[in-house]
Amino acid sequence: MFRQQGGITLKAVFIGAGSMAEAIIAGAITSGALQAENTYVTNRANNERLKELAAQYGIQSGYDMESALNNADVIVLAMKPKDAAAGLEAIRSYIHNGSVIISLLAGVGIDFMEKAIGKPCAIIRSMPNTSAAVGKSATAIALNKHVTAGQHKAAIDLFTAIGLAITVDESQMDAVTAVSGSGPAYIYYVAEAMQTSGEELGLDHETAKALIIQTLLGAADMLSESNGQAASLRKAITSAGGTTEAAIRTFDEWHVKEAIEAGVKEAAAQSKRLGLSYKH
Ligand SMILES: NC(=O)C1=CN([C@@H]2O[C@H](COP(=O)(O)OP(=O)(O)OC[C@H]3O[C@@H](n4cnc5c(N)ncnc54)[C@H](O)[C@@H]3O)[C@@H](O)[C@H]2O)C=CC1
Ligand SMILES: O=C(O)[C@@H]1CCC=N1
Repeated sequence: MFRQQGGITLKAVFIGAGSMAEAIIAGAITSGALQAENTYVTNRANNERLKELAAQYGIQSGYDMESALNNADVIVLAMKPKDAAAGLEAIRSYIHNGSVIISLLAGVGIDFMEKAIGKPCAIIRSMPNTSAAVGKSATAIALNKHVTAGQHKAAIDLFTAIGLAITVDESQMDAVTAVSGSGPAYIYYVAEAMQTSGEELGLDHETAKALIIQTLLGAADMLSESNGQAASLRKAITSAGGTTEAAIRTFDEWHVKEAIEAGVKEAAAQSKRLGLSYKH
């Protein structure tokens, strides 16, 4: 049975103890989506890392797969995609009627996981992003047909503990990966360019950095409060003959918008290509 919160506790096991597992563990324990005493984490070989996570979050850790996986309600695949086959093999015999696999593995399709498990099994494929570390991930999830309403809700609760969670069809995962999986890197790319030009214009490193961070935070809040009206927010800053107009005109001359659009589409194409290596 998949047990709901509010009195009854979910047993959750994280296979893999990297940064993405830690972000979800931290968010889920703090929000109460998971309880520390019923949350387990294991990895391939680094016991020091497991001890560190156990001490920090009060969770269980170690290499006794039997006690971790036996009767687990939620099994989170948090290894790198290249280790997917080994991870699925390790959990295969512990899958039962009420368990759900939540995969964080970029590019690994539900079909690949279903075939590796080899029997009907609820699977949720997710694409979080690294802002999970500060509780601000934008996560998309896709469900296979065996996922129950209760399991869906528990996954939404888990990912809501680290930010925003949206359910999509699996066919949209390449687009999601290109937009929000890789997305933070695009913003950092812009921040790098603003930092470099700010310093070249004579600002000291710390001043430029502080101004850029606050500018990004403020712009994100404005975008959120205006319900995503990016174009009109931009036009409101762009006075005729002014500085913003000069910058945007230069960006347009360099085809920056088209370059970003091409980059996002190439990320989706790469996601699709990577996914092909995880097809049976
Ligand atoms: N970093 C990112 O921006 C995003 C990452 N992801 C996905 O999250 C997953 C984890 O990423 P990170 O935390 O950055 O990885 P990481 O490399 O930091 O951690 C991977 C962990 O898996 C463990 N592991 C590997 N094979 C194992 C096995 N057979 N059994 C048990 N443990 C095993 C390793 O010991 C390590 O603890 C990846 O699949 C990645 O595609 C998803 C969205 C965004
Ligand atoms: O670059 C990558 O392949 C992964 C997927 C999403 C973010 N990082």
